[in-house]
Formats: sequence, C-alpha cells, structure tokens
Amino acid sequence: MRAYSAAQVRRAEEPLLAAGAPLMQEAAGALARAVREEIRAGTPERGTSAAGSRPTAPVTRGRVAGARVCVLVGSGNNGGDGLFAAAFLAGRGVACDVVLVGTHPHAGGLAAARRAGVGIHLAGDDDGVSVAVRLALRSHVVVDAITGIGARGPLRGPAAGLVTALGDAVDAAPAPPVVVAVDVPSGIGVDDGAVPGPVLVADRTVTMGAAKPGLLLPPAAGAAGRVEVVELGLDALAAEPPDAVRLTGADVADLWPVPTADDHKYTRGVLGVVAGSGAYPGAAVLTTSGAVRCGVGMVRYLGSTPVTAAVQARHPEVVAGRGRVQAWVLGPGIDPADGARAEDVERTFEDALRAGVPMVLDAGALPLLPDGLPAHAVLTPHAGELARLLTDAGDDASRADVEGAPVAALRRAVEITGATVLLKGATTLVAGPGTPVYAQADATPWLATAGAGDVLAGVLGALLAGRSGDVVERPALAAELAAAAALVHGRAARAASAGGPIAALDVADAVPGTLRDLLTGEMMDG
Ligand SMILES: NC(=O)C1=CN([C@@H]2O[C@H](COP(=O)(O)OP(=O)(O)OC[C@H]3O[C@@H](n4cnc5c(N)ncnc54)[C@H](OP(=O)(O)O)[C@@H]3O)[C@@H](O)[C@H]2O)[C@@H](O)CC1
Ligand SMILES: Nc1ncnc2c1ncn2[C@@H]1O[C@H](COP(=O)(O)OP(=O)(O)O)[C@@H](O)[C@H]1O
Ligand SMILES: [K+]
Repeated sequence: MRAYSAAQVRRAEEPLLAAGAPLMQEAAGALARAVREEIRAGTPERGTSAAGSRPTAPVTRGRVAGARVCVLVGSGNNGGDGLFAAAFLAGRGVACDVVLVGTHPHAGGLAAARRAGVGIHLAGDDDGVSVAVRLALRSHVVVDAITGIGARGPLRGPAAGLVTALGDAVDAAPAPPVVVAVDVPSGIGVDDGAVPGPVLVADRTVTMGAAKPGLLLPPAAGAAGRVEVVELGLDALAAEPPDAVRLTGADVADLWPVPTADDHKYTRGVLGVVAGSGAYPGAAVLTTSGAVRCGVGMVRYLGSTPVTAAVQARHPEVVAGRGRVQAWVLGPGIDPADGARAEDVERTFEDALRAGVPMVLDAGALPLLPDGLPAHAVLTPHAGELARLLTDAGDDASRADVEGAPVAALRRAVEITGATVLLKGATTLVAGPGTPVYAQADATPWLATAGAGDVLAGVLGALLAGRSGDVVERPALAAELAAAAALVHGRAARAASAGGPIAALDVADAVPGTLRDLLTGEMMDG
C-alpha cells in the first residue's frame, strides 16, 4: 500500500476536477456502499461488525432499510462526502441523521441530504453535543466526516467536544455503533501520523484516491481500523514517490531470493554473525536460528568456544570462524562495555566497511558506531536504543519522545548516521536516506518477548546476504528488504502464536512455513 501526502493528493486531483470529473459523487457512492456493508454484516448473533471488533445493535442480516446511520459533518469537502453519502443511504431506506459540527457545511451536499429526508442537527454547543451523542449511540453506523486532508492541527471547537464525548460514550456502550471514517479519522496528522488531540477511533476508514501516510504510521494508524482505498483515477500519483509504504505478502514474495538449479551455497549468500557473549549466550543461538531458518546458503559464527558450542548444539550446520561473507549481523547479546566482544564488533565492522558488504547493526553494536555510515548498514534499535543513539549525537531524546513522534525520530537517526534505520515496535518503521517510510504492522503483541529482536536480526541478515550484490548496487533497497524481513518475522510470530504465547525460538521455527506460504501465494494479507 502506497500512501501519499495531502499536497500530493490535491495536486493529483486538480486536473480531474478542472475537467469536471465527479470525484465527490464517486467518493460518496463508495462511502455509502461501505456503510451498507457494515449494516449488513452487523448481525447480533455474531456480535461483531465486518470490521471485526465491536458488537452492534440488531439489524436483520442483508437488509439496510430500517437501519440507522449518524453522519458527523464538518465544513469542508470531507463533510461534503458525508452529506452526499447520507443522501444516497436515505434513498435506500436507511434512517439518516446528520450532525453539523461546522457553520458552513457543503451547500450542494446539504441540499441533497435535505431533499432525501435526512434529519439535520447542529452540535454547536454542549446541548447540541449531548443530542449528537444520543443520536450516534442509537445508530448502527457512525460516519466521521468532520475533517479530511484539509485538517490543520488538533480538532478544535465543537468538533473536539463532540469527538471527545462520543469517544467516551462509544467505549462505555454495551452495543456501540460501528465507526466509519471518511478519508482519515478526523483529528489525526494526515501526513505524519501524529495524534495531537481527540480522535474517534474507527473500525474502518474509506480513503479517497490513495492512502494517506497517517493511515499507515503510528500512533494515528491505530485509529484507522481496516483501510480501504477508493480508486478515483488519480493517475498523476503513479509518477510520484510515495511518502509511506506498507509491503504486502506479494511484495515480499517478489523480494525474497529463491534458489535455482544453478545455485550453490556460496552463490545463495553467506552470513557472518558476531552475536552473543558469556553473559548472553542465547542471543547467539537466536540470531543464528533466525538466519538458518530463512534458508541462507551458510552461516559463519564468531564467538567464544562455549557459545559456539551452544550455537552448534542447536544448528550443527553453522560454521565456526572467519571466512568470506556477503553480509554481517553484529551486536545482539553483546554488552558494549565487554571489552573483548566490543573489539570483535569493531574489528568486524571495519572489515565489513572495507569489503563494502551490507550489515545489520543491533543492540550492543549501536553505541559503538562511528559517524557517516553507508545506507547498506541497517541499524535495528527499539525505541529506547534509538533515544540513546539520538542523545549520544546531541539531540537529547527520551524513549517517550521517540514513541510519541517515531517517524521524526527515525528520520533524524537516518540523517545523523547516513544508515538505514529499522525502529522496532508494534508497528516497525524503516527508512534510509531518500526512501519512503516503510510501516509494517504484521506481528502480534505476543512477539514482545526477550530475544525476538535477535531473531529479526538473523532474518534480516540472511535476506541481506542473499541480495548482497543488489543492495550494494542500489542502497535504497536495504530499507525495502528490512521492511520485508519485519513482515516475515511478524507473520512468523503470528503463525507461531495462533493467539497464544510464544518464545523467541518459536518465531525462528515458524519462519520456513511462513516463507513457504508467502512464496507459494498461500498466505493472504490481512
Ligand atoms: N477535492 C475534491 O473535490 C475532493 C475531495 N474529497 C474530500 O474532501 C476532503 C478535503 O476537503 P477540504 O479540502 O475541503 O478540507 P476538509 O478535510 O474537509 O477540512 C476543511 C474543513 O475542516 C475545518 N478544519 C480544519 N482543521 C480543523 C481542526 N483542527 N478542527 C476543526 N475543524 C477544522 C475547516 O474549518 P476552517 O479552518 O475553515 O474553519 C474546514 O471547514 C478530502 O479529505 C476528501 O474527504 C473527496 O470528495 C474527493 C474529491
Ligand atoms: N506490542 C508489540 N506488538 C507487536 N510486536 C512487538 C510489540 N512490541 C515489540 N514488538 C516486536 O518484538 C521484537 C522485540 O525486539 P527487541 O526489543 O529487540 O527485543 P530483544 O532485545 O529482547 O530481542 C521486535 O521485533 C518488535 O518489533
Ligand atoms: K474524516
């Protein structure tokens, strides 16, 4: 999924609007269809909506006449989409109420809604807000058409009051309505994924023309629910670089190196691993497991005799000692204060830099980095490690700062280091110099377990080893491959978990099946 900024979407709409294309009618028609789907899916027996998360009040399955919909309407074209959709729905027998939260609603839309018999209400003060909340709570679907790509800053005035009150009421309701956002959940940072004020959490977002970055980026992405793009023929976007990207399973199948009859182990890629120590021997096992399970040509491991023995007890195919490699993983399970291991990392890093091969720099390697890294070096910090990296560079950032504005922190780290940076979290973000931000949300919260990051380092290292030549030729590929590794790692975690707890090794063990399903097209997205 490729997401474009508000400015890019506006530029792409211009020629179509100038030529008289009925974009708002198309947008409103698609919105009304989505609302009808939600009404039809809202069976009390199953107790969930099509969006899958909330119980809804009873409606007879398959029928929309008699259902209730409440549309929250702002003063711009986003409200216009909502008003025309209300008119369409009323024409199908849906009981529609519109709540105006701005003083200048779209004139054509308002006239159409009035003609269709839609009830019009005003949420201009506290009483209006109370009435609106009651209308919304007795509805099967609430449509959020307050602001779209024209929003500036946090919601203010009656919009802020209504969204706050309704959000609380929806959270407390035994049978809350399904929330459908138009274009974006109103109040999110459309371009940066910020949540600067109140936002009504949606079950589904119907977005117009193309996805917007805030629908993919945390924290705002968490308010969007299932995202559906309505094609409006914005052909000009095809020539534009997207701002944010989410890879799908099919993308990963295209990126993953698959051996042919001409290959042998060395052409498939050899990965060198400097991970684990006397204090953290498990990190060596987990990192090499992640790599071996990806089907890399060979893994070479550098570490002490007892840790090497632990690695080989789990994976006898791992070869001990130095030799030629196509990529490195440096740092998991290494304390930078452990002089001997820190020296192993630093020495190997210098070798890797001279050889020009891609590398994954994780955990203990991060504080040891010099300035001016190549883009084919991929740093894999979590939020705490990224905060430390920025602070060491003079930016004074806390973990909370990184979590509150992760994209800005990520971009800053890329700028400071020159490297590609993968920021681990519930949504894993990746960017390199000049690349879009990749945002992957493929995992399960059960993946937040010790050692899971070591497995990811191994998976990414294996992928970089397999595509080493391509990455060196085109360093921007490193970010895309890092996003692909995050997808595989996250889906493997989901497969291993199936709703229950997992240990880090379970994730590594689930990688072959996950890759098989992705490569044979048996794993669907979503
Ligand atoms: N172009 C087209 O034909 C098509 C456009 N389409 C649709 O149009 C949408 C873009 O419409 P848009 O440009 O009119 O802006 P929009 O998002 O409605 O917001 C402006 C309104 O919000 C208000 N407002 C702003 N900030 C606010 C805040 N913080 N808190 C509260 N209010 C705030 C602002 O108020 P003002 O600042 O003027 O007081 C103004 O009233 C787009 O997202 C898509 O849905 C589709 O139909 C396809 C065809
Ligand atoms: N809430 C969450 N939901 C899904 N995945 C998560 C969540 N929190 C963390 N993760 C993932 O779990 C892994 C944890 O890695 P990391 O923090 O490096 O742990 P460790 O250092 O113990 O290996 C990362 O891949 C991260 O993206
Ligand atoms: K909206």
